[in-house]
Amino acid sequence: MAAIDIEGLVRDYPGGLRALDGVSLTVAEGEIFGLLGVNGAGKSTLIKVITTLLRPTAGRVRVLGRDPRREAVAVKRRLGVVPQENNLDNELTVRRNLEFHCRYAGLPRRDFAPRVERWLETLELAAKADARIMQLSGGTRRKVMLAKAFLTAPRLLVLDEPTSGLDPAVRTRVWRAITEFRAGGGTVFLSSHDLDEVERLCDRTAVLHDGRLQEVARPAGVRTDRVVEAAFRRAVGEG
Ligand SMILES: Nc1ncnc2c1ncn2[C@@H]1O[C@H](COP(=O)(O)OP(=O)(O)OP(=O)(O)O)[C@@H](O)[C@H]1O
Repeated sequence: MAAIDIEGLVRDYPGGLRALDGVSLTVAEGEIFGLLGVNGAGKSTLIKVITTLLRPTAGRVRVLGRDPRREAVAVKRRLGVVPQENNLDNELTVRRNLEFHCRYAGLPRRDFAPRVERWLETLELAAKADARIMQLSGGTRRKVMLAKAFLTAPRLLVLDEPTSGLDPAVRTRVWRAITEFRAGGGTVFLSSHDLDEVERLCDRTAVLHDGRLQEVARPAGVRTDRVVEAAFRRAVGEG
């Protein structure tokens, strides 16, 4: 079974804008798949469909073998997600946000503390554990969102520009966490504006342009194919 299986996906916004225009792609279990594209290309729209937040206008979508529209709760419980918008409770502390997520995912209570402590440490959040989300800087909030995504050891991580706004040291930690997650059998779907990031992390990367999937390639091979390289460079605003 593929982790993500999408065929002929169309998504229109009210007013007639076609944000996704016939997207088909398959992400195998155990793969790290990257999505590049300029601002407005449709990356977040695609991620919102995969993570159950938006309904497709047309097409077929399966996430971990389930329909995200009809089985939204089951899909959400099995995913780790870093969306572009804040998905934390601003009134609660970092630790409480993470504990609540363990409960939502249905983990046994005895697992909450060790998991929360592990991810507070991995992302250097221990000193902020008792701060409320509203007191945190933007980058620190992003780190909490990443901790929340990894926390429950999901089978699939869906990350919308996971390292945007992070300092270089934290970015390296996140890259390591993603690589280790995959080494443990997990699947990752991520969007990025950073060619360096997808070259380091991804097995395959697609370029999205005006809602259409243009090139799917192995980032390591990008520089050996001029057409693919040109599409990738345009997707990060370099072409
Ligand atoms: N709620 C909405 N209503 C109407 N149009 C929308 C809405 N959300 C997004 N769009 C439009 O859909 C298109 C795709 O937007 P989307 O956010 O998916 O792009 P993106 O590739 O994630 O961009 P970025 O890199 O800036 O995050 C854009 O033209 C955008 O203006």
